[in-house]
Amino acid sequence: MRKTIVSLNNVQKKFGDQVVLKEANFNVQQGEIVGLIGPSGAGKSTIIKIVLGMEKANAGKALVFDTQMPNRELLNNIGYMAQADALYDVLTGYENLYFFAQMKGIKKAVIKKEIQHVSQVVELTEHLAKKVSGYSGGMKRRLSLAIALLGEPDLLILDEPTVGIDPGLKRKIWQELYHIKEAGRTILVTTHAMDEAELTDRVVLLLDGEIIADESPRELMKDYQVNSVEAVFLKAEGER
Ligand SMILES: Nc1ncnc2c1ncn2[C@@H]1O[C@H](COP(=O)(O)OP(=O)(O)OP(=O)(O)O)[C@@H](O)[C@H]1O
Repeated sequence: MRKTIVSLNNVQKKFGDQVVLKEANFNVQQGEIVGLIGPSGAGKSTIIKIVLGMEKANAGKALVFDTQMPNRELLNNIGYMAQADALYDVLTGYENLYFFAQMKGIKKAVIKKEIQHVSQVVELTEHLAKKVSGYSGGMKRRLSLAIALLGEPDLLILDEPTVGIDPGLKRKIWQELYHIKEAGRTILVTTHAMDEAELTDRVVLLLDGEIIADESPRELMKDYQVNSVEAVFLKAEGER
């Protein structure tokens, strides 16, 4: 049986009086790409932050590798790309990658090779010597993704990784995500791009703080009797 890498059990979250998550339950198994989708404000980032231990649930619990986060040691084995870029503007792209590689405890002997690989995936190799203050928004997203990929973590948590990224490069990034999956590593990704949701193994659809579907894109389309995840999304919203 495959290992459960992420599990959410009856997770509830309120901000003041606002109930953001009513009772969220889902698992991510080893080697899966799971897409967390839902309209803006549905609670996707909140789920991710609870999984990572950056926000505390009001009830229920979230486990990663069977452990409650935050856990410093486990963080080294999780590649997290947040929605807002957290980069050092005064440093170059290369210096940012080097800094985060060191933070993750990647051995000095392999840091250069790792940086080379992740920079190629996001097509930033030629821009590594530039200061990040001179990067465009899309370049910053790509650098953040490259940082998340460093060190071949067993779990990748990517919050809107391809916003502002051109279609050609998007495809290349998805090819890399498939390589990662084939290597038995696991990915939890949030997205607004419905064409991307169709590339995942399983879609967790979040609406008004509730998970209203958790199945493969194909099953989801069959259940809703439509032929795209976008149409599922629109139909589900219309039915509320
Ligand atoms: N720290 C916070 N304090 C108060 N309210 C918050 C906080 N973080 C999130 N919220 C609220 O919780 C709700 C869910 O936010 P969240 O960022 O999880 O949504 P999302 O699905 O990721 O949205 P988007 O797709 O726009 O990123 C929103 O109404 C947001 O305003």
